[in-house]
Amino acid sequence: LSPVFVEFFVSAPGKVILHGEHSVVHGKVALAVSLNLRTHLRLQSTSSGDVRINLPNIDTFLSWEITALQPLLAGCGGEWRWIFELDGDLLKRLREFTGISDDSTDTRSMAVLAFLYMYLTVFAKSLASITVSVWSELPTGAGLGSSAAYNVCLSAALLSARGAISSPLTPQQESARWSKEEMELINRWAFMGEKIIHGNPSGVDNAVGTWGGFLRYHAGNITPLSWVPILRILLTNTKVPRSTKVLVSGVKDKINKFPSIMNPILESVSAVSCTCEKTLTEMAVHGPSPEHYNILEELIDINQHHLNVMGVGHSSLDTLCRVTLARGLHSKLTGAGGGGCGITLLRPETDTSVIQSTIDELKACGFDCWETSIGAPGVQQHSSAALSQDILKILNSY
Ligand SMILES: Nc1ncnc2c1ncn2[C@@H]1O[C@H](COP(=O)(O)OP(=O)(O)OP(=O)(O)O)[C@@H](O)[C@H]1O
Ligand SMILES: C[C@@](O)(CCO)CC(=O)[O-]
Ligand SMILES: [Mg+2]
Repeated sequence: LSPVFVEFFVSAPGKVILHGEHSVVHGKVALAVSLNLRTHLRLQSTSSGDVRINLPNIDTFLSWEITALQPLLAGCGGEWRWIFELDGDLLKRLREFTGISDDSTDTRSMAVLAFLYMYLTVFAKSLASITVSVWSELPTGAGLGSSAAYNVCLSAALLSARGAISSPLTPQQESARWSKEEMELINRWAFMGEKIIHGNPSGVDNAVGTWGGFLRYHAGNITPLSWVPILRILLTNTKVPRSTKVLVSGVKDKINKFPSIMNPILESVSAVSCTCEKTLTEMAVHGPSPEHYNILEELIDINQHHLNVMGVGHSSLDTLCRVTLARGLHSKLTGAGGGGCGITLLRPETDTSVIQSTIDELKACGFDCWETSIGAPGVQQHSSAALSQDILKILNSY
């Protein structure tokens, strides 16, 4: 355990995908941006001989004796090392130990499996007695990257507690970030958690959770987009539950079944992402014009149709598109779809009364709806003084 470590707070943002969800899993371009909603984690060293996890969002409070976990590492070799491929044997032993089946997509099971896997691989031969509490402002399983924010927080906190990366916060600071190399490590470790929860993630969500800001993601390459205009976005949570793992695997089945039909769709979505990026750059350089917004709106419509072709639409998302279009606003699903969240682009000239009546009508449909702010910083370490009293109260109550 890192000698300086007793208590540790970290947070990571959720994300919205502007364009490229699903296609990005198949090597196409995606554009994504961090949200001002964050997941917070508190890690404490204890002397109980247990590892404990408190996940109040999903009503999960569990602990294991370290001596009971130790034998799971028996087949993992002697020395501690960086492992960036999922260790299938360890995962199998963990599934047997926890009684979680291969095909489980259950919220609690996935969170527990990702936590235990990361804990065991990060601490390896010197398992530490710790308590981890996680609280998120993000809705769980709604397309806003809650799994990635969870995995990024776990990765950063566990790696720091293990002493594998620094604790960047100095006594004078309220929040601090890690070095580029350390962030790359946090991102890679979080990606393994995503593999456990998602099955076949592209890595875009954990990249945004780690780096924050506006990113272009293409086949593992992350490019921060510094030239983007300020965009106003309305977020709608249809509250229809869905699993990213199931949706991603459904799209893969469709591609395998109809490759000549589906591959051009993926290619077209990639072109939508590239055209959107080009338009955003022009808007930042020359100033936004109504024509730019017309293009952005058309791209949203085209992509939403493509996502429906992929089979990840939902009647609740159709309702979102219809209600907003009646007021001249354009929407698409964001994240894995199948319910969950959608985004609506607001134009600079969109009247406040129009926005309010749209929000009211969407709420009357049973949805949550709010104007969001995007581009928040990526993963950070915090002092307790940096956290709001509400969040501290939740994290400190376990
Ligand atoms: N605050 C949290 N506490 C515990 N587990 C969480 C939390 N947030 C997310 N998870 C885990 O992540 C899973 C949700 O991941 P999933 O990928 O299905 O949705 P998402 O990440 O919200 O959406 P998307 O991947 O489409 O952006 C949950 O089932 C749970 O296992
Ligand atoms: C659906 C998907 O493209 C985005 C989920 O937020 C899956 C992924 O990229 O891992
Ligand atoms: Mg996810």
